[in-house]
Amino acid sequence: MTASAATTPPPGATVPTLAGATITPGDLMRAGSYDMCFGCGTGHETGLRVQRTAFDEDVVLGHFLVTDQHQGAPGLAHGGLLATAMDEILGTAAWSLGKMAVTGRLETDFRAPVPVGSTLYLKAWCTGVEGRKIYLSGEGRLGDPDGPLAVQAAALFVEVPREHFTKER
Ligand SMILES: CCCCCCCC/C=C\CCCCCCCC(=O)SCCNC(=O)CCNC(=O)[C@H](O)C(C)(C)COP(=O)(O)OP(=O)(O)OC[C@H]1O[C@@H](n2cnc3c(N)ncnc32)[C@H](O)[C@@H]1OP(=O)(O)O
Repeated sequence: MTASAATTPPPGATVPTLAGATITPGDLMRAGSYDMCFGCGTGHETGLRVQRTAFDEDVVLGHFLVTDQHQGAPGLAHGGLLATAMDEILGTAAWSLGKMAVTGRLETDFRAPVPVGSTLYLKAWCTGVEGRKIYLSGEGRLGDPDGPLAVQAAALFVEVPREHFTKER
């Protein structure tokens, strides 16, 4: 994918490994299970219900079923929802490093249409960390983890304090 300078780690950025994570997959699953999250919540009627399935070798994996609630053009997933799915899996990769972070910038390339009824297999990984800035890449593949490439994404997440999630309420 062609990522902009804003989502490309600068020289000298470190690439942390999940081995150094301060949060376990179990912790993350619990923390990341907010019922009403549009991306992953199981209580959300029309959400994507992305399932995070594995944290392997510095990559996080997930998938979701594209339903008729997710259409843009008839029979095809809306691009904005595909970007949301990428946001979800990229965010999971950032949090899996033990960093509480939010999306600062999200870039997507849509490579192939995603039909209703298909399962999109998601993958994301960290490409570098510099200070509070976490650089991530990801992809979505059709029907199988090794299936045809449908979506690519690059993102900048920014580490935030816990108060970020509470101060507006
Ligand atoms: C107790 C917690 C319970 C929570 C439970 C949840 C569990 C979940 C677990 C696990 C799964 C997670 C899955 C999540 C997936 C979804 C994620 C989302 O969709 S998040 C929502 C959308 N994003 C926002 O709403 C951010 C809104 N923006 C902001 O709040 C601020 O702008 C923020 C924090 C991003 C930055 O603001 P500043 O004031 O803190 O810091 P500044 O200085 O502006 O930025 C820091 C550095 O980043 C660069 N930067 C920031 N935004 C940039 C951008 N858009 N482009 C380029 N650079 C940017 C800046 O240039 C700066 O760089 P230099 O340090 O100067 O080198």
